[in-house]
Amino acid sequence: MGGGMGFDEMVVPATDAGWDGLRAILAAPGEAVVALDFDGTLAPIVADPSAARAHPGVVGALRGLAPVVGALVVVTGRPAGLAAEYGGFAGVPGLVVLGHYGAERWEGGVVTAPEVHPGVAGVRAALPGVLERVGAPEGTWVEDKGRSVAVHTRRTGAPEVALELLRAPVADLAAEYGLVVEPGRLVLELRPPGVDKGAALTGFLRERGARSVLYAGDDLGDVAAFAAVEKLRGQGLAGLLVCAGTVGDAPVRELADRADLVVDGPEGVVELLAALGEAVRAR
Ligand SMILES: O=P(O)(O)OC[C@H]1O[C@H](O[C@H]2O[C@H](CO)[C@@H](O)[C@H](O)[C@H]2O)[C@H](O)[C@@H](O)[C@@H]1O
Repeated sequence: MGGGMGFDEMVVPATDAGWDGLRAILAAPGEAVVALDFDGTLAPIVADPSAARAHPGVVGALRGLAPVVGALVVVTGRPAGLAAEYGGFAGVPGLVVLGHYGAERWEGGVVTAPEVHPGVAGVRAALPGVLERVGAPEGTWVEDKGRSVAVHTRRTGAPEVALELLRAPVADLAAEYGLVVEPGRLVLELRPPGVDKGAALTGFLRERGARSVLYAGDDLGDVAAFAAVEKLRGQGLAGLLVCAGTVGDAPVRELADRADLVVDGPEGVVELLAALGEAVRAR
């Protein structure tokens, strides 16, 4: 994408369903929802999760879309308020963040959330001992997310090997405390069951009475949202599924295979969103 191309050359879905989704969004943008993952989709992947920030073009592109589409929503595994802060989303009128895979909602600067699952405290206390017992390599890092706990291996010497070493003991620990494991890009998150990005997205689309959706994601957590859009297509909703593949850190194969459009990471997502805004305004 990019390089001064026109919208019609830039945005070419690989599937009929994707074309249906794109045409529906362009024909009735006021009934469309643009739904976006955060890390890897709007924010480049970095070694330190607390250093992740939205690509500098994100807020401008979203501000261009906000007045012309039905709704903008970010669906993320991050705490909702943190994603809003790292994304600069307070500067985008009407944008909603569904955080913790849909357990939290940020809207107009206010976060709403249920009680923290009691198992999180147990996992938080037990995890250091488990990591020591199984010989987690140097660089293994625990992100305390408040209502979940994530074990990252990106900063170890052999991140994929470390992830495999930790997969079973982390799963056992999660089960012991009534949590589930959410795997992602070099991360295993222990989180409460009962929500996922598919349920979160479906609920939001219903709430807004959407007739079409563009969903963009890059990670395993986004597979549930892709599956939800595929299911809703069978019920009359039009959908365009976008995989934000990245150079040097492979996109999730399953997501790329199911996508109608693959773009080049957050840079490609920004180009897509900016071009979509221009195309809608030009019609
Ligand atoms: O649903 P998302 O918005 O994609 O969030 C998923 C997880 O993203 C973060 O981890 C990932 O990004 C980090 C920063 O680039 C990177 O260092 C890490 O390897 C990735 O897995 C975040 O830290 C997690 O809490 C999110 O659940």
